[in-house]
Order: sequence, then structure tokens, then C-alpha cells
Amino acid sequence: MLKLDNVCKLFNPGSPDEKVALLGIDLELNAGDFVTIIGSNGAGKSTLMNIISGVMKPDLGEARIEGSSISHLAEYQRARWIGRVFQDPMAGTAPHMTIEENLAMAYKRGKPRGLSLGVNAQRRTLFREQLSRLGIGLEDRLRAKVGLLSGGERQALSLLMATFTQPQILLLDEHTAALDPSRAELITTLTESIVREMKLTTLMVTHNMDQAIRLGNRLIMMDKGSIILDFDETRKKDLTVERLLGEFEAISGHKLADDRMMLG
Ligand SMILES: Nc1ncnc2c1ncn2[C@@H]1O[C@H](COP(=O)(O)OP(=O)(O)OP(=O)(O)O)[C@@H](O)[C@H]1O
Repeated sequence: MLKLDNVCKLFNPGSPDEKVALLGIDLELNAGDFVTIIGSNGAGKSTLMNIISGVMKPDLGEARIEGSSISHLAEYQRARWIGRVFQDPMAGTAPHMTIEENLAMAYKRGKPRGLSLGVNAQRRTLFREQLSRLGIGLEDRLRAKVGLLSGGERQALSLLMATFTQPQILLLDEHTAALDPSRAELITTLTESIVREMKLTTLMVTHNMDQAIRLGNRLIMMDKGSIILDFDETRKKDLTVERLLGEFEAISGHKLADDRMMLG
């Protein structure tokens, strides 16, 4: 499904501010994998997401989806295959547009050029159906401006928009981190059900150790630009937060330094 070969990224090369962000990342995801990623500050998690989504290009190495290189494709061209939800609830939606206009934008993504952005009765029915899956009443607020929604409601809408066209890859970039605990739990539950129902291949960066263990079928730990631990489903089943932190320390030689870390 997604394959990364020897992906390297260095910022400000040759300057005193040189930063190694990714150091020869090899990663292969099978269709339907739901992988959680944790790691210390500056480990390269966001850079990895940015390289997969096309926000930045690697200095070395290659990214492939279904065997075809995507390295030459810009972010907007990859948007057809890749859905992404960011930490900031403001990032995934257009605040001055209504819920239905936002959904129309998401619906158009990856469809032939020339398809209108309009909202007709048929599309409105589809949008209402999809929104009702979220279970938070947004289906009755199609014409509400998105800027008026709460952070949790916006994140639920962002999740729906990112998955509307059944992307090949879903990237979740700490997408529950900015929410209060009950809203974070709602978004986590929605994420689980959407990923399961649509069988989406998913990569999720999280600072919540318990969430990283609980969700998905594989857990990856990053440190200083490398993947240092990779737990498959069987090994992940027996993990606890203490063991996870212990394994990290044993392999990296230092404690997990993550200023946003949540243990559970
Ligand atoms: N645009 C940039 N310019 C210069 N250095 C950068 C840039 N983006 C990231 N870096 C550096 O690259 C390294 C990896 O950063 P990245 O943001 O990918 O880490 P992260 O694992 O997401 O960290 P965190 O958990 O703290 O958000 C860090 O040392 C960071 O300072």
C-alpha cells in the first residue's frame, strides 16, 4: 500500500542550525493497517507526515503508493489519495463557508475537473446522511458557518471531510491533542469507527501513550529521525504504558522526552 524507502530529510544543511529530521526511514504499510506513531520531541513525526502528504520533498529516498512513486506529485495532486486531519481544528475547514459548502469542497476533491462546487438536493441528502454518522447533530446545521462550531465539532467535520472520498491513506496528526478530554474521546471513537468501516490505511501521530497502545494494529516509536521500535498487533496487545516507556529507554538510551506526553 504505502512504502517508504530510505527517506531522509535534513533542514538547513551545512549551517550551524542543521537539523536531521529523518534518517533513512523504511516503512511499509499493508492495506487496512492502522498504525500509531509516538516519539520524543523533534523525532521527525511531523516531517514524516509532511513528506507523505507532499508538503515537503525528501532529500533522498522515495515514497510509493500501490507500487507507484508519488515523489513527483505536489500536495494538491496527492489529496486524491491522501486525507489528513491536523491538530488545529481551524486547519481542516474553511470558517467562512457553511458546513455544506465545506463538504462540497471535500466531495469535489479527486473528482473530474469541472464538477461544480454547488450543493443540489441530491448532494444535500448525501451530506446529511454522512453527517448523521457523526452522531452530534451536524446534519441539522448544514447552513451554519463552520467558524461557529466548537473545536470538537470542527474536528469531527474535518475527519469526515478527510475521509469523504475514501482516501488510500489517512494521516492523523495529533488530531485530538487540542481538544478537552471528553471531546478528544468523541473524536477518538469516531476515528475508530470510520477507519474500521471504511477499512482505511491510517497513520496516526499521538502524544497519548494509552491511545497509541489502544488504537490500531501496529505501533511505531521514533527517535532522532529513525524508527526505533515497531510493534505488530500481537506484541502490541501485551503492551502497557510502563513497558512502552521502558522499551523506549532501553533502545534509545534516554527517557522519552515529550513535553506534550499524556500517559493515559
Ligand atoms: N521547517 C523546518 N526548518 C528547520 N528545522 C525543522 C523544520 N521542521 C522541523 N525541523 C526540525 O526537524 C526535526 C524534526 O522535527 P519534527 O517537527 O518532524 O518532529 P516531531 O517528532 O513532529 O516533534 P514534536 O513532537 O516536538 O512536534 C526537529 O529537530 C525540528 O526542529
